[in-house]
Amino acid sequence: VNETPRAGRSGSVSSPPHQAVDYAQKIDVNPPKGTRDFPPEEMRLRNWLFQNFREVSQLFGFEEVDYPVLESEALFIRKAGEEIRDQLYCFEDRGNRRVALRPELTPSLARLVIQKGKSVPLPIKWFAVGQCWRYERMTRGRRREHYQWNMDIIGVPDVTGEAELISSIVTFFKRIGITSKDVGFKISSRKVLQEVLSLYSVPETSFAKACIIIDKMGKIPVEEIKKELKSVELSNEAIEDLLQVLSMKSLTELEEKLGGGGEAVSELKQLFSLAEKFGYSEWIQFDASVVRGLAYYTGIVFEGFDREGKLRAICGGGRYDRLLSTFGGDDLPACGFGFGDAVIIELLKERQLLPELPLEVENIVCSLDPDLKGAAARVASVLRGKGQCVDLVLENKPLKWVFKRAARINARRLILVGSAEWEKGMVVVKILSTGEQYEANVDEVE
Ligand SMILES: OCc1cccc(Br)n1
Repeated sequence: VNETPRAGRSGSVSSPPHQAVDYAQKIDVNPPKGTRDFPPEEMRLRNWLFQNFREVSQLFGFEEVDYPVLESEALFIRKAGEEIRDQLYCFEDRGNRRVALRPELTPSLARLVIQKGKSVPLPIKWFAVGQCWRYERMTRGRRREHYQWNMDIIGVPDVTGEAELISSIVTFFKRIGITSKDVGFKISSRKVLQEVLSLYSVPETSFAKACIIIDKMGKIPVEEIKKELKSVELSNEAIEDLLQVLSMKSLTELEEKLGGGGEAVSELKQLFSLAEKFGYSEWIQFDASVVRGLAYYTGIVFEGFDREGKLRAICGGGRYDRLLSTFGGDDLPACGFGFGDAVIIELLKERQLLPELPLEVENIVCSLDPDLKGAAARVASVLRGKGQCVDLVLENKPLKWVFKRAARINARRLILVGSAEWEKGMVVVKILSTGEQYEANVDEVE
């Protein structure tokens, strides 16, 4: 850093910037722990991924929205013991406001829906691609930020909402070469849990906490699960019954347990029937152990998983019909999902499906004479005016250097501006793949 950093505007940071740095001291050029840079090659892959997110969302008629990365901490303070709460990236700003870097997008969506009120007709179909944060001790070396694709439907009470959302994710997978042999969706409903617990006198406040505990199945010993369930006032009998139901993998088995009259079984049956109509039955399976780790889900929940079982969940979502009232709004039926940018890339690497995304610049324009720099700039502007991508050589460079750069940027054509040709208003066009070259009038280079 050659100059002492200018003091930041007062009030713009949570703590005054450090005083002038000794410019001889080298700063750490790595990004903050748990965060990533996106140099060009990584950025091309990220743009490719996000472009697919956006194109699928628009294919389904969803509108893009976004929210501040920084939100009031209150948006994320829930008392169900979620990991997302323990890892909240929160602080007090210089106005003594408790704020947080958003760990997810759904609470912001709920806030905006309440803010918009009746001015937004239902059903709302919004999508977003946004960076989300968590503050996790780096002991586990995990990242502190990722980008999440979200799609949400507000105002549709029945499972056609969830069926539509799963269809959009299947569409996304197919677009990038992932098949139902690579990935599946485990589907269940929190109403399964609710109907089991309703057989026992479990306090309403225990429901969300029990879901968060059960979401740890497979991550902590089952004895620990039982201990934590006891701590939220579930009896041993309720726990045993619950664990037995959670091991179920067939709707028939579940129906035998719960009976066919409850909402859990009927909604799941309806969803599986809709999946048949959408044409993605081979992608989904019932799995009662799926509860997801967010407290606000109230019905159908689902998660995308890799069938080889090597990776963490690829995506997840479900119904959350009572989130708005937790922020003081009027409840509206709602469902949505989150899809992170990390696991999917790991899966594509595993399956050798990463796309080739080389830098491709159509033209490289170079003057052969230092006095023709202006002429070269004009040629570049004419081509750019026609929508042609141009890398203009800005310095006086030998042709050897120009050819090397042309190869590096995969240029298709080299446009040379030489004095003899320029006097006639012409330039030399060289097709780099074949070596063919010809003279052309500047205005006619297509
Ligand atoms: O999936 C939970 C999550 C939230 C924010 C940031 C990261 Br990395 N991961």
